[in-house]
Amino acid sequence: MSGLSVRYGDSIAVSDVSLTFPGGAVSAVVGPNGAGKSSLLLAAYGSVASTGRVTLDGEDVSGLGAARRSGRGLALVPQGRQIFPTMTVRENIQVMADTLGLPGREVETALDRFPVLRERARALAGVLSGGEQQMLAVSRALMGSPKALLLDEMSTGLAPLIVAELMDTARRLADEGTAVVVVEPSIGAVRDRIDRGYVLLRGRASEPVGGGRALEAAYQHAMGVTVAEKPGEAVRHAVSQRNGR
Ligand SMILES: Nc1ncnc2c1ncn2[C@@H]1O[C@H](COP(=O)(O)OP(=O)(O)OP(=O)(O)O)[C@@H](O)[C@H]1O
Repeated sequence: MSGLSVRYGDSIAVSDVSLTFPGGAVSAVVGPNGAGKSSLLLAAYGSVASTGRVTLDGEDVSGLGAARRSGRGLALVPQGRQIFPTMTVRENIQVMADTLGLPGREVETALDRFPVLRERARALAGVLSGGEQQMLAVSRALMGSPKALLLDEMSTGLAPLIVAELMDTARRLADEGTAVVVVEPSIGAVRDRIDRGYVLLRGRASEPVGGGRALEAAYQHAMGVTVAEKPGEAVRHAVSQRNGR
């Protein structure tokens, strides 16, 4: 995306942001609540209005709506997952297959992506655990083999083992050439599993940073906690800031 901006009335949520998410890599965008992360992803996906340019695998998709971007190979798992709670796991997947015009075998492939989905194929999606719902949302987003997968706050509220399983899937997809983008308010859960990323603060993005640890340091620096190598000092600094000293 280049020169991407999102406005809501008079307020600017994303300001002239240019980011690249290469195929074959797991990239991250980290930033605190309200930094503009969801707005950025929704703009990339075409479901909120934006200015600037979005290019997917060399094709300018800026003029296309979300459905057509999805047809070109862009997939988004939105914050909150947006599964259909009163439909079964299989029906949630079937709906996506119907929307994309995919054959029935793709439904079976999606159910097999995570063992728990096959086991719970006839359960209502609304009774699944948070982790199972996230797996359903990811599996559904992967139908049609997207070129780029955007995951908005995937790890929120999930146990570390579940996040690890989801990140294993992200890694496998990247190894197959997909551009995977994880967007998180806190880097801890994904730090050791990402290749590169950006810090987003008040709608503005950093330069690209290579590796999870370097991104964590850049994020801490940007947030005013300066000494990533000296956790004791960083904690004292953070506590004194919180106490207003
Ligand atoms: N539909 C909307 N109308 C007006 N303002 C909005 C809308 N959506 C988001 N905003 C504002 O835009 C800014 C960025 O919000 P956004 O949700 O993109 O941030 P975020 O980094 O994803 O935050 P969080 O981690 O809390 O989800 C915030 O100030 C928010 O209040």
